[in-house]
Amino acid sequence: MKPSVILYKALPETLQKRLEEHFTVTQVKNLHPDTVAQHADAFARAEGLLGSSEKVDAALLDKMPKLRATSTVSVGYDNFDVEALNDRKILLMHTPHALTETVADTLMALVLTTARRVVEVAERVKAGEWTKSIGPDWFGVDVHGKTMGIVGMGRIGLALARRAHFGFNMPILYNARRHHSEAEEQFNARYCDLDTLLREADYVCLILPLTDETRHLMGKAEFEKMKKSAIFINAGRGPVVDEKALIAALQNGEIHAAGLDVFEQEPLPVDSPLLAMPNVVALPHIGSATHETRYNMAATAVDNLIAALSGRVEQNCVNPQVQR
Ligand SMILES: NC(=O)C1=CN([C@@H]2O[C@H](COP(=O)(O)OP(=O)(O)OC[C@H]3O[C@@H](n4cnc5c(N)ncnc54)[C@H](O)[C@@H]3O)[C@@H](O)[C@H]2O)C=CC1
Ligand SMILES: O=C(O)C(=O)CO
Repeated sequence: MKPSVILYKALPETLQKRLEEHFTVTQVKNLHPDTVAQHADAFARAEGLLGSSEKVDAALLDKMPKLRATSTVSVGYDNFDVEALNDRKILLMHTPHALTETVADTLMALVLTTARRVVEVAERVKAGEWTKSIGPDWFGVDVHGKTMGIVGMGRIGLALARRAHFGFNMPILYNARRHHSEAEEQFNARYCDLDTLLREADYVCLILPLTDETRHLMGKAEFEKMKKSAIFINAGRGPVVDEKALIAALQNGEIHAAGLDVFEQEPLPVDSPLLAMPNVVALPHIGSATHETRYNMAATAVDNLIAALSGRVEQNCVNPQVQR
């Protein structure tokens, strides 16, 4: 008999078929308690779980006593209670590598868009304001040759450093939990503490996971340390930034501009003060959102679940130590 799996995300047809070749699949629209109650038998039978962007906590796991593996279509796994998974010996699979280059492209796009005010001036053109040769009130600031500060030199941070170094000739400062010899040797990146990075960087780019340690890593005191001319970018997770402090820093002119792909609350409420600021570029969490990359992520997640439920976990596992 095929193992039972709960799928809580729509998959491309080819991948849905591949999943169904290996498993008996119950598709649900989300993991809300009402949905779980509606499909209680399927949840009780499920040995696998596949999807993204939903909370997977102890209360949900208690409804799935047979669960052996969960596979998220993302690299970040802050939605999961990893301790509760470990206690129950449930594998957690994710999709590093599949999205690294695409997310680094998004970070670079945010840097360029905020620096050159691309959204703002394009809107002025559409509004019919381009009536004569432009003056300094339409100018942006340079990216090439400026100092890039990267907070989080992991897979994506490294791909951003490559772009900054080779594409834009930027000196690079970085902060992470450890020194990264590849970044230092290949991209001439210099490790420094967060305070030094905040004081010296022209672009402060956050690409960090959300953990107890990183929650509100950027607050009032941190924004005060940044240069008034500096641009702040976040494409990691929203709660790494105290959004109220960011709004105040922008309102008080403590920093020049911000490019944001992630927010404390998503979707970003339409009355957020961030949306009224011309010097803020707000994106709807599109870091990995290209057709190619989203397909590759979903394919990786399907393969990850097949490997995990057949006891062949070699890569992409957050907690391999729980393997039975
Ligand atoms: N906006 C989006 O659509 C996307 C956002 N992300 C986010 O980006 C994060 C990073 O992804 P990867 O680079 O693949 O992860 P990774 O695990 O390769 O890198 C994480 C880096 O953060 C550093 N770090 C962790 N805690 C830290 C701390 N307290 N202080 C300083 N540095 C710290 C680590 O040392 C490492 O260098 C993901 O966890 C996810 O939250 C990832 C993909 C898409
Ligand atoms: O993979 C992740 O962690 C995302 O945020 C979406 O790609």
